[in-house]
Amino acid sequence: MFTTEYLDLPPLTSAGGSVQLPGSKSISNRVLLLSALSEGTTEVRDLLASDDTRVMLDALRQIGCEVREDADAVRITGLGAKAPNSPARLFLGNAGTAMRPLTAALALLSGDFELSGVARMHERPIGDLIDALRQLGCKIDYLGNEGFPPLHIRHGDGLPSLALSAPIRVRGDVSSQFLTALLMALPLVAKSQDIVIDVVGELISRPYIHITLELLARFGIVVQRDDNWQRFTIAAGSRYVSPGVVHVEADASSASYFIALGAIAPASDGHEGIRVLGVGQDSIQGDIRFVEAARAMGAEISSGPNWLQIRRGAWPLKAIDMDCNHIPDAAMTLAVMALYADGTTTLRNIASWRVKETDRIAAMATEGRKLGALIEEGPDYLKITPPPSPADWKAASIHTYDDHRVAMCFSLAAFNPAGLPVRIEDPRCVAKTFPDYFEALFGVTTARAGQIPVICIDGPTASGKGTVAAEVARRLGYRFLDSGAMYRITAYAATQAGLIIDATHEARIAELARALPVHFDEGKIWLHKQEVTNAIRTEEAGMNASKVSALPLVRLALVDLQHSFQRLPGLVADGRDMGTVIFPNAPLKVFLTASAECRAERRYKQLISKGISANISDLRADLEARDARDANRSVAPMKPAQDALVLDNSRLSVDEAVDQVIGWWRARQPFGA
Ligand SMILES: Nc1ncnc2c1ncn2[C@@H]1O[C@H](COP(=O)(O)OP(=O)(O)O)[C@@H](O)[C@H]1O
Ligand SMILES: Nc1ccn([C@H]2C[C@H](O)[C@@H](COP(=O)(O)OP(=O)(O)O)O2)c(=O)n1
Repeated sequence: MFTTEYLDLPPLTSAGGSVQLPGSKSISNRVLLLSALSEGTTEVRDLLASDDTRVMLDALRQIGCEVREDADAVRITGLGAKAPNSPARLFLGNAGTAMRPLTAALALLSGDFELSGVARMHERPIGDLIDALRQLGCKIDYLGNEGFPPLHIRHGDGLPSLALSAPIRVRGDVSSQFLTALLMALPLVAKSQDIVIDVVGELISRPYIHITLELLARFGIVVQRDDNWQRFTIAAGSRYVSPGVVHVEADASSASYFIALGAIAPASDGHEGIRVLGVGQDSIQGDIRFVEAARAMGAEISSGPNWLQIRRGAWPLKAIDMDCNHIPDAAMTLAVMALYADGTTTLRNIASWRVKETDRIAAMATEGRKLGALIEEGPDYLKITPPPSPADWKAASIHTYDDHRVAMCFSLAAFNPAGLPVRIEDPRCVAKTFPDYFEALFGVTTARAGQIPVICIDGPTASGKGTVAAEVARRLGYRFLDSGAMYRITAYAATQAGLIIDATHEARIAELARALPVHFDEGKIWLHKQEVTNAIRTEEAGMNASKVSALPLVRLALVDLQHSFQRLPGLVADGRDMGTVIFPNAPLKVFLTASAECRAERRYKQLISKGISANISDLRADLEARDARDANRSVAPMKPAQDALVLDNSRLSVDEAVDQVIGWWRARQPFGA
C-alpha cells in the first residue's frame, strides 16, 4: 500500500495481464454482521482486508463476538441468543456499510451503545433509518447533529417492547443502506409474527438490496418482496443459522477500474488485454452490470463464472447517455472513461453520489476539469466532454477527498494522449476497499519507454547517499536501488569463492556477478540462501567492493540487474555512476558530497552506534583512499554528471538534505508548487 503524501503516475501506454481482485466490501461487511448475529461459527474466506472491514471486525469483537483471523480465513463465533457486551463505544471510521446495519442490529438488542466515526461519517445522513427504528419504539439519541451520527442507543435496561404489527416505513430514495440495515436486523425480532417493511419513495440502488437478500438467504432468512421492490416481508420464526463457510466474491466495483483499463489501454505486447479474476458473469453484485456500460462505450469483454477478459474495442471510446441508478459506485469509472470518448457523455440519476464518502458529483467535476475536460454538473447528473485535443490536456494534481473511488478513477487519466503524468494526492485512501490498488495497476501497465522517472544520487562514501536516497524513495513511493550493494555482494561472493580481487580474476568474477543469486526482502539482503545484510556492510567489504568495481567486465555484468530496478512508479538510485552511466537520461541527478572530515566523523558515529570499534583518522585515510580509487579508475569513474546538481550537505541534517532533493524534484514536475 502507498502511504505517501502523493503518488505521481508517469504517463502510461499499454496494459496486459491478470489481476486478482480483493473481496467485495459490500459482501464482506454484510457477511461479518450476519455471522455475528448467528448461532455458531462462520468461516469467512476471501474477506476483504480494508479499513471498512477492520472497523467492523473491531466492533464485533467489542460487542462480544469471538473473531479469529487466520491466514486462510476469518472465523467468527456469533452472538446467537447471547446479549451483546454493553456498554460499548464503537468507532466505525467512514464505513457506511458498518454504521447503518450495526445501528439497526444493536437497536433491536439490549444494551447501551455509542456509535461514531470520522468527521465525514458525521456528515452522512442516517435520519431516515433512525426514524424507522424510533417508530418501532427503539430509544436512540443523536449525540451531535440531528439526523447524523454519532448516536446513542439507550437499551441498557433491556429492549423496549416494539411495535411490530404495523408495516415499518423507511425511505428508499436517499440510500439503500437504510433498507439493507433493517432487512438484516429485523429477523432478530421476527419471532411470533411476520414483519413487513414498506419502502417510501422509489428504491434506489436495488442491486445492493439484491445482495442483501441473497446473503440473508444463505444465513437462513427468507424475505419475500413484491415485484416493485416496495414491500418486504420477513417470515415469523426467522432465525439466523450460520452456513458454516462463506466465500466472499471479488468486488465488482473494484473490477470497474480494470475493465476501464482494458477498454482504454492498447494491449501490451504478448497479452490479450486484461483478465480480471474473482468476479464474473455469475456475480450477485449489481455492479457487474458495469460490463454492459463499458461495452456500450466500446470495450470488448468476454466472461466466465468468475472471470472477465477485456480488450480495447472502439477507439476513441463512444460517448453514452445513461441512467446509472443500477450501478451507483461503478458508474464513477464511466466518468473517467468519458475523458477518452468521441463526444459528450451524460451520466444520469446519480444523486446518491452526493452523500457518499464525499460529494462525488462535485469531486468528479472539479478534478476532471483540472485535467482539461469540460464538465457540467447538475443536481443528479454529470455531462463530460473530453479535452478537445491532446494539447488541451493538463497535468493535474488530483485531490482525492479521502474517497477511494476518486483516487482509483483518476489513476486512469495517466493514459492521456498528451503523455502527461498524473498526481494522486493521499493515495492511501484506497485502503477503504483496495489497499493494493496501485500495486495491482503497476503490475499490469507499462509506461512509455524511458518515462519511468529515475532520481540519481551519486557521491563519495559516507556522504549520506544511501540514507538520503532511501528517504526520498520512501517519501515519493518509489523503488530504491542501492547499487553499491551490488558491488559489495559481488566482492563478497568472489571472496567466498576463494577468488582474489584483481585483474587476473576479472572474467571469473564478472561471471559470478552476471548470475548473482541476489534477493532483496524487507531490508534484508540474501545471497542465494545466506543472509548477507550485515556481512557486506563492514569497512573491509566496502574496500573490496571498491576494488571489484574497478574491473570493467564486472561493471558491465551488473548493468542489466541495475536497469531492472527501473519499474513503476519510479526509482531513486544511489551509487557512483547512476547519473553518468547507468541512467544517463534521468530527469534529476544529484551529486551528494560532504567534507572528508565530516564524512569520517559520520562513518565513525555510524560504526560506534553499531558497537563496532573504530578510529577516526584511520577511517578518514581509508575513505580518502577509496574516493581516489573510485574517482580515478578507467571505467565509470565517480564524478558528477554534467547535468547534476551538486549538494554539499556538510552542514545539513538528513531531513534538510532530503527536503532539498525533493524540492528540486517537485520543481521539475508539471504540477505547480
Ligand atoms: N546530512 C547529514 N547529516 C548528518 N549525518 C548524515 C547526513 N547524511 C547522512 N548522515 C549519516 O551519515 C552516515 C553515513 O551515511 P550513508 O547514507 O551510509 O552514506 P553513503 O551511502 O553515502 O555511504 C549515516 O549514519 C547517516 O545517518
Ligand atoms: N554505482 C556504484 C556504486 C558503488 N560502487 C563501488 C565504489 C564504492 O567504493 C563501493 C561501495 O559502494 P557503497 O555505495 O556501498 O559504499 P558507501 O556506502 O558509499 O561506502 O562500490 C561503484 O563503483 N559504482
